[in-house]
Amino acid sequence: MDIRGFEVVSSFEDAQINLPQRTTAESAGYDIECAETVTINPGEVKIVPTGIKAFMAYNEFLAIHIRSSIGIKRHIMLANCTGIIDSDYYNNEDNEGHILLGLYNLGTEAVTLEKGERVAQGIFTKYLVANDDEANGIRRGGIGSTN
Ligand SMILES: O=c1ccn([C@H]2C[C@H](O)[C@@H](COP(=O)(O)OP(=O)(O)OP(=O)(O)O)O2)c(=O)[nH]1
Repeated sequence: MDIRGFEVVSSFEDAQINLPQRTTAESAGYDIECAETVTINPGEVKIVPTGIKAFMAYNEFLAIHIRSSIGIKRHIMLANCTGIIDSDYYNNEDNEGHILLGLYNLGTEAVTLEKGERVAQGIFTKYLVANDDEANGIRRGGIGSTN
């Protein structure tokens, strides 16, 4: 059975978060909003909350990319280029699986992204593992939690 979807994290339950949506029948990406208004200065990276978490099958991940319009017109990119949301990040004990965006302003002017503005997109993706793979660690958080 395919299992995948989005939920609001408990700390943003009262924040009127819209769950990610695809806009056309064949859009690959689920558009993801900023959960707070942020201003990012030129050359600055800000960690921006989305208020959401994603669940999926064990052999899948959610690939996060910037929306083209935000990158090309607003000069905002992901500091990590592509965000990888692992399936075991969901409901982790540290932050419940809250998806965070590391947004980098590569332009020359400050950019304000409003709460509810669709800035990124998530694409559910399957991955393969090597024959001799025996990884059995348990994820407790994100963004550097394993080192
Ligand atoms: O843009 C991102 C990238 C990652 N994550 C979360 C989900 C992911 O499952 C977790 C770990 O990400 P990754 O493995 O890419 O980062 P890492 O620096 O290797 O951290 P870790 O040691 O926690 O694996 O952090 C986000 O919320 N946003």
